[in-house]
Amino acid sequence: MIGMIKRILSVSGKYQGRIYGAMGFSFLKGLLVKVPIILTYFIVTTFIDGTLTNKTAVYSAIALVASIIVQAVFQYIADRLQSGAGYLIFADMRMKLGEHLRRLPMGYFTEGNIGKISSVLSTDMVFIEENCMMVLADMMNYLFSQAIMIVFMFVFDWRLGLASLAVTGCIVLLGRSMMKNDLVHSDEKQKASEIQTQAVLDFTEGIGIIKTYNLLGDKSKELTDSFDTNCRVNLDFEFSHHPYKRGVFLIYGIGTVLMLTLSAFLYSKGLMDMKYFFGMLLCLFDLFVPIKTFYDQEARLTVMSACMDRIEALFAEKELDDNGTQTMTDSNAPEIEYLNVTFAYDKKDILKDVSFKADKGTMTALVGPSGGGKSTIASLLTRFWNVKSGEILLRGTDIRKIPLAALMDNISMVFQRVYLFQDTVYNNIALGRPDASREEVLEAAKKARCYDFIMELPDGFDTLIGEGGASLSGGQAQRLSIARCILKDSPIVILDEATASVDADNESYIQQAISELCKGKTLLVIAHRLNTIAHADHIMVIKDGEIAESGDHKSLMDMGGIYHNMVTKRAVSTGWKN
Ligand SMILES: Nc1ncnc2c1ncn2[C@@H]1O[C@H](COP(=O)(O)OP(=O)(O)OP(=O)(O)O)[C@@H](O)[C@H]1O
Repeated sequence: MIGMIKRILSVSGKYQGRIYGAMGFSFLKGLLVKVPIILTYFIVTTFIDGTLTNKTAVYSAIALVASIIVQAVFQYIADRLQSGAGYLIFADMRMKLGEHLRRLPMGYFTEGNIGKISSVLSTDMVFIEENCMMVLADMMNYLFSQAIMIVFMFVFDWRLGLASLAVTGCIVLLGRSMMKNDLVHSDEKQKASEIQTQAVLDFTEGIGIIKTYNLLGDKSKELTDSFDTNCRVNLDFEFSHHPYKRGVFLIYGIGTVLMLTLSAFLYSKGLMDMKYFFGMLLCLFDLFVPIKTFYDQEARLTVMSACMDRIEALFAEKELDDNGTQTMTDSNAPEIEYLNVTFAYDKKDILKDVSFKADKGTMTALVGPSGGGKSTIASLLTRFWNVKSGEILLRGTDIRKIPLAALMDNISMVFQRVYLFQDTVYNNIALGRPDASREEVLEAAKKARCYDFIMELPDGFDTLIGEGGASLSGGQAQRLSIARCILKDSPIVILDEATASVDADNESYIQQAISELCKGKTLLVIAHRLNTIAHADHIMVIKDGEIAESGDHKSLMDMGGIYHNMVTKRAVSTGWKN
């Protein structure tokens, strides 16, 4: 409990004061809740003593009303302080998580962690933000109330005090076992929710493939299995929790009877005054209610703790270091230089001792068999991953010493798989350079040969694309992504040539758009169509993670090696001549 409060406080940043304030006012309200008992006790004892007067009764009534009013005021202040605090804390935390995710290496996103991220954002954080303030303030209240009840018992009779302490101790012991049990099951519960999220994402993202390959049955089964598992794990949680909860209720009941029996015994033996006996009777049915209610609420606290574990684990994922402060100033150095670069995604080396340079304004093409390592070479330039050994230099500076944002300002990438955001056409282009003027955005669209088709959309540049909006063809989407890069106007362009064929019109438009994009740039092309790179300044054949051949088109053809074979095969299959 204390641990959980500390964890929430540790993430609450500037809202800590609100939480302390809410707890303070809840505590004061908790004290005031006891005022009716104290007043009734006072009236009973003065009645027994024969000192009860009309004045005493009126004053007591006024005090009672006043305590109820102040109680309501304290509750209002506590509610004001705590309501929304969870949402404010987690709004900040989501921003921090967004920043953190941005700094994680690409590998984290390709290793099946998408379900984890989604479920942390949509399940764990939501659960805590909706529950934490209420649960924490209420639970503190219950603990204070229980302590006050025990103090009352000690005031009435030390034996009653000890007995109430013992009963509370038994409830706490059983409650702790309940918490341990719940923690294990909460962990499973959250994991099952993560698997379910991943299954839903897989199913919805892959629905096209699932339908094409007639996998609806198999994949639906995976999905329903994840629903079943989630349901079973939640039921297990409930079933394992209930015996403990009943146990707490049993001790609560037996404890109450014991306290009644003990006080009746003490009174009957003349060991306790009558007014204390009455006081005891007044408290009896409230005596162990706070601690029992505390453990009634405990399951929520435990689930919160498991949620917090997973949030902290996500924050603990190692970020790609971004401590670089250097700028690229050496204008005589090659624009890009790989020096003895070795890389492994996991343990197996994918790239071995790759070295090459590309001067400013030149075109370097990477060709070779599938799986050879072409895309990997390009991804290392953007630091999607860090090299294992060796160095990649940009204008003479190791890219790890350049701030990531500055590095990214220098590079544009045209991917095979285009991603457009659910936003307007305009905003999808403008994100290439958010401070660009409308004229610049329109100009980029014209250069990327998309202006005409955009103007034919229902709302032109303001047309929404994606879910619920207009849909674009693959070629149109590709040209839009090129417009984004043209707007960004970075000196280096990485071009992952599309393998999928588009119709002749689109192909020609895309080529025109790419030519606009590449004007005056240093180009690194992952080439799948050999006819587009015949004029490249430098062609490298990448095979098994190594540069197998290197040179220009003519020298490679003269060499009669892998490149020559690839071109010859291509010429035979397509009739292409160089
Ligand atoms: N994220 C990843 N995690 C683990 N291994 C990967 C990852 N991406 C690629 N690989 C492996 O690295 C090797 C090189 O892949 P890469 O995509 O760089 O080759 P490529 O030459 O670009 O292939 P293609 O022409 O088919 O796109 C392959 O064996 C591939 O399986």
